[in-house]
Amino acid sequence: MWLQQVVLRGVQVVGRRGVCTTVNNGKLPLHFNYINGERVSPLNPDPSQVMKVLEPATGDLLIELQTSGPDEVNRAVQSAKEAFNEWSQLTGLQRSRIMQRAAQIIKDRQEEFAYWETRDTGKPIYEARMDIWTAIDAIEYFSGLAPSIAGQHVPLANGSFAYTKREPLGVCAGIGAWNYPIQMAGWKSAPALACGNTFVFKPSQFTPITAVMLGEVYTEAGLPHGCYNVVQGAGETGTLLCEHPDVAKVSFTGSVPTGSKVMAAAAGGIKTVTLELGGKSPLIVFADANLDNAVGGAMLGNFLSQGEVCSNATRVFVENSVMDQFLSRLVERTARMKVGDPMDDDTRVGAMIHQDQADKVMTYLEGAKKEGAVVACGGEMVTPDDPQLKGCYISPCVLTNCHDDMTVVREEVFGPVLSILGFDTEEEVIERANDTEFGLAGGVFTNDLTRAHRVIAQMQAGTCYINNFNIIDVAVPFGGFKKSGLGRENGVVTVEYYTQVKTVYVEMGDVDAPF
Ligand SMILES: NC(=O)c1ccc[n+]([C@@H]2O[C@H](COP(=O)([O-])OP(=O)(O)OC[C@H]3O[C@@H](n4cnc5c(N)ncnc54)[C@H](O)[C@@H]3O)[C@@H](O)[C@H]2O)c1
Ligand SMILES: O=CCc1c[nH]cn1
Repeated sequence: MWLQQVVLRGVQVVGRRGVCTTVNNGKLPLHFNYINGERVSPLNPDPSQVMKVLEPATGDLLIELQTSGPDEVNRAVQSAKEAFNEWSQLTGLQRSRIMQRAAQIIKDRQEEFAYWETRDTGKPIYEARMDIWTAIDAIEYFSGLAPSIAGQHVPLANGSFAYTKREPLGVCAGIGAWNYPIQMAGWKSAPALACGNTFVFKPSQFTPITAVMLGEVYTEAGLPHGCYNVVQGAGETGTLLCEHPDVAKVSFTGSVPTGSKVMAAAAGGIKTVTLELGGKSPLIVFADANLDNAVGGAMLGNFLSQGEVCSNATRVFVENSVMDQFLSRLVERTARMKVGDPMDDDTRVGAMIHQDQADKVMTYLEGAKKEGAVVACGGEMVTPDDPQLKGCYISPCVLTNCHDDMTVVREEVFGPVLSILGFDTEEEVIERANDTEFGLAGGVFTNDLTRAHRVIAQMQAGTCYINNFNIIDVAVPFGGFKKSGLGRENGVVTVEYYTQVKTVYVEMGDVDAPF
């Protein structure tokens, strides 16, 4: 596998972590901002502002790039502002055609995208391939909506009427987390562009690569220069974007504390925000459920992307009467998951994003054990045989003997840790499931459909599942209740978050003024 040759766009890429030879003579290109239709580096490079991006799988340096300061953020926003006039004047169909071409180009380059997404995130390549498709889906889906974005006609007295228009907001900013980089670039840029906005994206400082590749794709597809821009950097760059007076809206994905800061920064300019934040989601397994499906759902709800998934069902409530059966099947299947090289097709748990995140997860596990939790499987640092794989690998963990007050049960761990909690009654479990400040997702497994709908109706979560978990579809809104966020991504409703309504009254008679 190490020396396997992978063919990307007809060009050979040698070695599992061999560099992509499609660009820059076998190395990643030097420039990682994308402004006005081209890769650029910040105009005034500052040696003290260099970010080192490490490859999760190996822990080795992947790239170094410059943080974007005020001048660079302003350059990107001005580029988007200048492009807005042309882009917003196109018909929806014209915008749609360009976006469809972009989706096709990504399909043609999907293996290359997946390769870099895996190197950037450490997630298994089979998942990275699915993630690329979620971005393609978003671009195709919103391109399909673009020609239909329209207002209403409202008849008034005496033949007069009013109509509404859905107008773009202007320059929209996107800020992403590191767990789904290309998905976030797609989920945010596609609705923004379809609605006639222009866009500036700041990916996470840990995963800068594929958002810039998306910029090249859009340009190749015919997107006018300046409509899609990327600035690299960490929190300061994000703050500059949120506070920039020419940014009309911020769509943010990340943690609750940062989301709160983003909202505060945007409040200064009375900007709308979409916030996709963290979670501590419950999954309730009733005794009458198909237990094999429930086990599969619990695993989907915990172990994708090394457990680094916002919507994860990290609190799995199991009816006590089936606890033993459920647990034995869960542990048996979890222990079989292959941990290791993310580039191997059969790997199911790749590398944690970085050492700090791995340390955080292990600290949660130590704390859980001290509080009385029992490790049914996993929860260990794994050292792959390949000496080059010096990143952090954690075996997927099932914790039993948990109770609702444990730190590991209350806080977002963001790692492969599933906590099992027993319950006896429906009423009890609903109350416990809702006893959290988060409200991103929730699920129930039962063969009693009346009960399923009754439970879901009481669940305080924005994205709910009956007899499955963590499936996503671009046509279906995704987002949270409570501290898990504001607004939605995906689905027709997203158009509302990237447009503003203009109302126009039309008088067909004389003006009836009382003075
Ligand atoms: N609801 C969702 O759709 C969703 C999806 C993925 C991840 N998440 C959440 O993201 C978190 C993990 O991601 P993370 O560690 O990258 O989150 P984070 O909050 O640390 O960072 C997210 C992004 O915000 C930027 N940032 C940091 N400080 C900022 C500031 N003051 N102003 C503007 N931007 C700032 C970061 O550079 C990064 O790009 C988890 O809590 C997870 O649940 C939510
Ligand atoms: O991490 C959050 C978004 C998500 C959930 N499933 C796939 N992507």
